[in-house]
Amino acid sequence: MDPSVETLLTVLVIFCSFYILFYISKQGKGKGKALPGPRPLPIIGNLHMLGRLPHRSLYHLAKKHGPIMSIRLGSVPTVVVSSPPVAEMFLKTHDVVFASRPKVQVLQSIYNGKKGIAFTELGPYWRSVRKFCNQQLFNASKIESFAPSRKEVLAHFIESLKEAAVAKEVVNISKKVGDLNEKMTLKMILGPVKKYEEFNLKDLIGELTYLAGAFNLADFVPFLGAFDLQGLKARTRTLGEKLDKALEMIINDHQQQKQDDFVGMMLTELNKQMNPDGDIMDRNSIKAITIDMIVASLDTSAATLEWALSELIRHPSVMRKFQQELESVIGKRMVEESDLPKLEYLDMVVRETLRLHPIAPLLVPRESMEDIVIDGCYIPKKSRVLVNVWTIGRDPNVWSSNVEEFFPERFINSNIELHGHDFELIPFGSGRRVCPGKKLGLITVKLILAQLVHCFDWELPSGMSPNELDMTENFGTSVPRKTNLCAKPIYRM
Ligand code: HEM
Repeated sequence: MDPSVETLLTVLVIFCSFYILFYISKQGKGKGKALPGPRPLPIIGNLHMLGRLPHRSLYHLAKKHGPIMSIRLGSVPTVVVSSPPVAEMFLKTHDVVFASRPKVQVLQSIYNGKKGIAFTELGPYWRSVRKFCNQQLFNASKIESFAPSRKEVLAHFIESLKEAAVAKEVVNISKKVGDLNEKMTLKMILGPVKKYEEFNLKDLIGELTYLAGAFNLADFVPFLGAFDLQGLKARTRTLGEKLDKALEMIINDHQQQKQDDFVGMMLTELNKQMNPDGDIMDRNSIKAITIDMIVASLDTSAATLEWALSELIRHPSVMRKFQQELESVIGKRMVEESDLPKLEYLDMVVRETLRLHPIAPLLVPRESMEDIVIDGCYIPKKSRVLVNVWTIGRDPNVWSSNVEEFFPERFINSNIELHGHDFELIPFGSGRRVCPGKKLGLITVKLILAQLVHCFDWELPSGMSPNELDMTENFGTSVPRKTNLCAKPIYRM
């Protein structure tokens, strides 16, 4: 949470101090026992307890109050889930009750927050869009059809790193990997993006990612919405207009010349009825879904890659073992996507990275659709649900005492996989809202990581030793490194 938000919170606490000191909800009295949790303050509830890295603060609170805990974020009753069995109860047993999303105030000025997929409430529209995305955009053959384009972009990237290696340059890996992932992903979603440079799409997306992840007090203290104290609503409105212009041009281009990227696929459905409830795939749907895809795909894969490479640099013996696997399975050539299933150690490295560094440590917030009693405890309708996968990845009952250690070997003979059915490891979520881009994200992460490690050794700048590498996190729509990862590539092929 940034300092201005903390100041606002402090002012609010003082301003509201004449309210009753301790506010205890009467809601649901008699329907079940209350969930354990820290006592909320009037108006702000437990917001002041979240700190700058809410997943870590909630981890400590769960240690005290247990794996199913109630907090109040402003006026929003919130349940925090922190163990695999409880996650299974919410995301599998009662998934249908918890598969909606809460309204995010700033996103209301982008197609009313209703036309996309990631933040859209559960209902016939979301179901139809999701079905279309699963069947048409994320099917295996569609993803594979973009393999040659990924290969081409990656080859250029490796060439540029080779030049940096010859010049003995320190490379900003975070930035380079971010740009590479962006090129790969945008080509698949929008087609050739060079044409749209006049709109500075990169900056627009950066601004959107910032706004979507910003901590907006009005989401939790609704009467503040009208004042827009943080200016986020106004910023999103301006951004929405710019994005709309860019997307209009992208759609027009696609209408003039047929393309088989995501936008092109969606246009084949333009103005068609999607379901018996009369929902139509109109231009705004296509624009909103496109925006969601871009936001959901860019930071996620890039942040996972920078964490993976950071851990490998910090653990030279793991790096060496991974390089040995690449030498024996691949030899001297480039890694191809078809090689990925043969790289077992790579798979363990990625699972271990996502266990320790889930880039959406609280998943994307869910909202309950009805009152429900779970484990004898009453959870009112419209409660927010945060699944703390960061805490679940550190559960000593599952991962033994070395939970904080980066140790890919823990997955040898383990049947804990990333598909969303093993609740010990759910960095892509689970149930109806599970990440539809999981397969694509994993291919991107594995392919780039394998290539970076196969072609280069990595040396930290200024004689820094591996254990001195800063691993501080930054909290937003995703949780990347706070500082850029910089290192010197040394070509080894
Ligand atoms: C390493 C890469 C990625 C990670 C770790 C990741 C993680 C997640 C998580 C945790 C969620 C929320 C799941 C839940 O609520 O249960 C999610 C949702 C989503 N992801 Fe991903 N994601 C990744 C890559 C991608 C990519 C590449 C795309 C698309 C091109 C994508 C598209 C989406 C969409 C559209 C949603 C919203 C789904 C819905 O609400 O129905 N993701 N992702």
